Order: sequence, then C-alpha cells, then structure tokens
Amino acid sequence: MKELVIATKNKGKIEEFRAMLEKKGIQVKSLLDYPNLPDVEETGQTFYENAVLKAETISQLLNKPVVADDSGLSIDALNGEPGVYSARYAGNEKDDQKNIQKVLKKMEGVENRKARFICVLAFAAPDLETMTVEGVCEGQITTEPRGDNGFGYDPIFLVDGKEKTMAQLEQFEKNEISHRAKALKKLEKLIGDWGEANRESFNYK
Ligand SMILES: O=P(O)(O)OP(=O)(O)OP(=O)(O)OC[C@H]1O[C@@H](n2cnc3c(O)ncnc32)[C@H](O)[C@@H]1O
Ligand SMILES: [Mg+2]
Repeated sequence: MKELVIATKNKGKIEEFRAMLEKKGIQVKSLLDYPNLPDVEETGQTFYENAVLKAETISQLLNKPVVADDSGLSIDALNGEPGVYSARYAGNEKDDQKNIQKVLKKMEGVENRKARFICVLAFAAPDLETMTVEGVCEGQITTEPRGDNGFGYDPIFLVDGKEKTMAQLEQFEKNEISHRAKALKKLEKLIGDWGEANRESFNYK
C-alpha cells in the first residue's frame, strides 16, 4: 500500500485525509505516528508560510515526501479573523468550544455574517521544489452551534448552498465540498500520481 505522511497532529484533519485518500489505496500517516519529532512553530503570517514551514521541516527530518495543511476561518466582519490564529483564537490550549464562543461573542448583533474556510496544502519532498495549493469554502456564521460532526468551527459555519452547518453534514458530504477537499483535488492534479510521491528519490526539480 502506498503511504503518505501528513504533517499534522489534528485528529479532525487526519480523519478527513484518511477518508479521502484511503479509498484510493493510500495509507495516511500523521505526526501522531512520529511522536519523537519536534513541534514545528507556526511563525508565518499566512496560511502559505505556515503550510510550507510544516511540510518542509517534517520532510527534511523524515527524508520523505510530506503534505502539510494550514487552514482556518476568515470572517469578513472581523477583518479576516481568526485567520492564521484559528487554532489558538481563544488561547494556547486550542479549545474548539472556547474558540466558537469567542467568535459568537464578537459576532453578536453583527449583520454581515459572511465567512470562508481556507485550506492551504504544501507538498514538500527531498530534491523537489515545494508545491502549494489553496481551497476555499464559502459560508455564513450562525448565531449558535449546530451539529456534532467534524471539528473546530464546523458547528457555527453554515455552508453556502446547503441548509446545514458543516457539523450537520455527514463526513462524506463535507469531504465533497470542503476547503480541504478542494485543495486536495488541486494537489492531486499537480502531483499527478501519489505513487510518484512515494518513490525513493525525487529527481525532477
Ligand atoms: O497544525 P496542525 O498540527 O495541522 O493542527 P492545527 O489544529 O494547529 O491546525 P492549523 O494550525 O492549520 O489551525 C487550523 C484551525 O482552523 C480551524 N479549522 C481548520 N479546518 C477546519 C475545518 O475543516 N472545520 C472547522 N475548523 C477548521 C480549526 O480550529 C483548526 O484548529
Ligand atoms: Mg497548527
């Protein structure tokens, strides 16, 4: 079975990548399978910078092809917040419930509820120039959480074109329309064949 390392510790992301890739015969590994690797500090100002930082650092340490995902929620009325700080919006403990409450509080009485999920994927491999792609999913911020599926801000994100929040969609439905799914489709096109990515050495720069 082909194998791909995703440089993430986020269980929600890992589950989604598994669902999208394992049906194609690709076994997904994550940083939870490599507990001895150091944490990569997300010092970038953009999703792109952080995705590249995570992918290149882990690819160099493992000497393997690696995909990293940097993603988040961007709310128009909050000038793009929580943005690159999505995971730690309400504090360093990365608490989804606290993050949601912080957004709902800031959005109290706000009429313009337009928002989007953004996902940047970076693919880094030994001797290969790093590739990046972006996927976006448009929606609206609700006034209260709805649904139990997914992770992060899914319960307060009403997906445009559906009458459900992202957390009310079944996982397979989220994986048809999400920012992550769109980015992954683009990356697959760019790379051609994930099998290529698993060759011992990558020699086309
Ligand atoms: O860096 P890694 O280890 O991948 O895990 P992380 O959770 O820190 O991931 P990010 O730095 O990319 O921060 C992304 C945050 O944005 C939010 N987010 C991203 N994708 C999401 C999705 O599909 N649904 C809901 N929230 C999402 C969620 O709060 C994530 O913690
Ligand atoms: Mg992170």
